[in-house]
Amino acid sequence: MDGAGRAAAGHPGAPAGRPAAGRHRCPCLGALSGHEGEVWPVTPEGERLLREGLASLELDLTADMEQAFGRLLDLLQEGNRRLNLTALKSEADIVLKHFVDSATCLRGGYLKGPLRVVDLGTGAGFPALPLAILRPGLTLTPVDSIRKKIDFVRATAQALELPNVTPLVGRAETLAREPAHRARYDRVVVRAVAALPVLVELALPLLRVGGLLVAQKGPIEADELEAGGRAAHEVGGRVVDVDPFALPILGDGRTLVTVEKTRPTPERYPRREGIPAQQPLFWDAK
Ligand SMILES: C[S@@+](CC[C@H](N)C(=O)[O-])C[C@H]1O[C@@H](n2cnc3c(N)ncnc32)[C@H](O)[C@@H]1O
Repeated sequence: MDGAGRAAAGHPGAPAGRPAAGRHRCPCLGALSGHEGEVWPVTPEGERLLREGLASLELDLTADMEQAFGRLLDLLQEGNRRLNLTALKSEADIVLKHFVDSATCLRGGYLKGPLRVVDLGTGAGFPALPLAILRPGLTLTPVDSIRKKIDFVRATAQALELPNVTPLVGRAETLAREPAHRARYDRVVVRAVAALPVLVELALPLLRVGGLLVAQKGPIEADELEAGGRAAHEVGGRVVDVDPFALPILGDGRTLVTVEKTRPTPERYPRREGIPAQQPLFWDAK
């Protein structure tokens, strides 16, 4: 959408004639973020990729969402310069491989409704921050063991005025032993953290019975899936969906693996910090 189109869509501070590319001032965003004179960082090409990528997931991009993604892009690029948060630096990479890729965990409809969701190993906030923008009804707890990443996610959620995001520093193995977190969540989402047998040991203890782990993976080999299924059974669950698909626009292979928690996790799981990844259940770590 160009500037005029955005104004027609109800974006109150939109400039009528938008530059073909590059940064420009957005009074609306300045008011929203509390940063008067802040810039709107998405180029028309970035906006097109975001809109088309989300559309292929049957998601509409509202003016508010577009602003929030623009601000997120800006904060991520700025945070990257200071903190080296993510390997992806260009606008197109961030839009497609962070924003749209994060949105793919909405496939299958497992994240509908007012659910309590942990994002395990969120890093710089993925998929949690895009989910918080796209699904304001979710209550999101992004978790990571690295404090500087969680500090960034917290500051970013505040700048974007996302009240549904409560980041937490910690290791999943330890949080899952605390009464405030064990068996307390409806969903765990996870992207790019570990092999499936590791993920189920870390995630299922956090879920209530009936809750779901939604794991974003690349193409998954049969042996990892088989070990993941056995590990899921061991910690109180079963694989209920394996959904291979292509990342919108780029076509990279992805798989969304969904695991249901069917009974309480035995007390001995998760094992102590580091052990699930060092000695994965039913799986030779490679
Ligand atoms: C490769 S990054 C992926 C970050 C993000 N999910 C993404 O897709 O961009 C993996 C993250 O998981 C975190 N992590 C790994 N094991 C963890 C654990 N047991 N508990 C909490 N965080 C963990 C790491 O600190 C790291 O930030």
